[in-house]
Amino acid sequence: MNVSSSTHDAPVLTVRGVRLGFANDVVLDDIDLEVVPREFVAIVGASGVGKSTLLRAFAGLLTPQRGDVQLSTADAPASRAWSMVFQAPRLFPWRRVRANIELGLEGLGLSRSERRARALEPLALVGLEELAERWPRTLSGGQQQRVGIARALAVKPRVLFMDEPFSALDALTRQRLQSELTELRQRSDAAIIFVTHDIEEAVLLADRVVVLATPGNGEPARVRDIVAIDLPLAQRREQSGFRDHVQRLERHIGVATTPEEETP
Ligand SMILES: Nc1ncnc2c1ncn2[C@@H]1O[C@H](COP(=O)(O)OP(=O)(O)OP(=O)(O)O)[C@@H](O)[C@H]1O
Repeated sequence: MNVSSSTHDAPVLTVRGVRLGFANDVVLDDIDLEVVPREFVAIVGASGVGKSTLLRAFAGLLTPQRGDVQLSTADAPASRAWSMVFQAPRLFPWRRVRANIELGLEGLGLSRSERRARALEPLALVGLEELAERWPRTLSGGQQQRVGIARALAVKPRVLFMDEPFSALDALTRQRLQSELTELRQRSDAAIIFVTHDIEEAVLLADRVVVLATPGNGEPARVRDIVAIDLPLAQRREQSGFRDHVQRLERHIGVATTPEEETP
């Protein structure tokens, strides 16, 4: 199983032998992972398997019961080590779009005018520069989620965590944001760690897909497989290997399999 990426960049995230849970309940165990700069890693698994819990531990919001998580520190002035995009954009309704993004830039030692200028860069990146002075309630769901992504990118994170960011959107908007994210990642230095329950979405976007699954008998979930998606990003869905990857991942998700059933 390919725990680390094939490139030789120093990892931005290193996870070793991690166990996570709540009180006496162990949710995830034996988690090992390395993520390098600009890599896109998707995490998939059945509902309740522990995807969001793992993301919180990566970000340092949850302390492992065992093992070690190392996340790189910020490497540029006025930036943060990580930021997060959630399923709901969580915008403040009483602040205009640009002011919502400026809020995320507070505490970074920037002047008010620097914050205003910095807020416009990621808005342009998500194609919403013209909506900077609008109120959040006047935006569509997809536009609001783009603002959420812009806010997360404004702090120039080394790692961008995305927790099911498109799952509340309609199918068409979702597809549009998926292709925008593919373009956007090529213009950002951030590594992206993306939680989704949608296997096709994972195969469409990621360099590697991490499958979390429980071996059964109420045991904690573990990394069942890490699949490198060796397909070019452009028109990925139309490429011949796309369905093979989806099917392999579908086999590994949810239902417990015996070792003989596992795909080599
Ligand atoms: N704060 C908490 N206290 C106790 N148990 C928790 C807490 N947060 C999560 N859990 C439990 O940990 C397990 C994993 O939850 P988590 O939200 O990480 O799963 P998930 O894979 O992200 O699920 P989904 O796909 O449905 O969002 C669940 O059994 C959940 O009930």
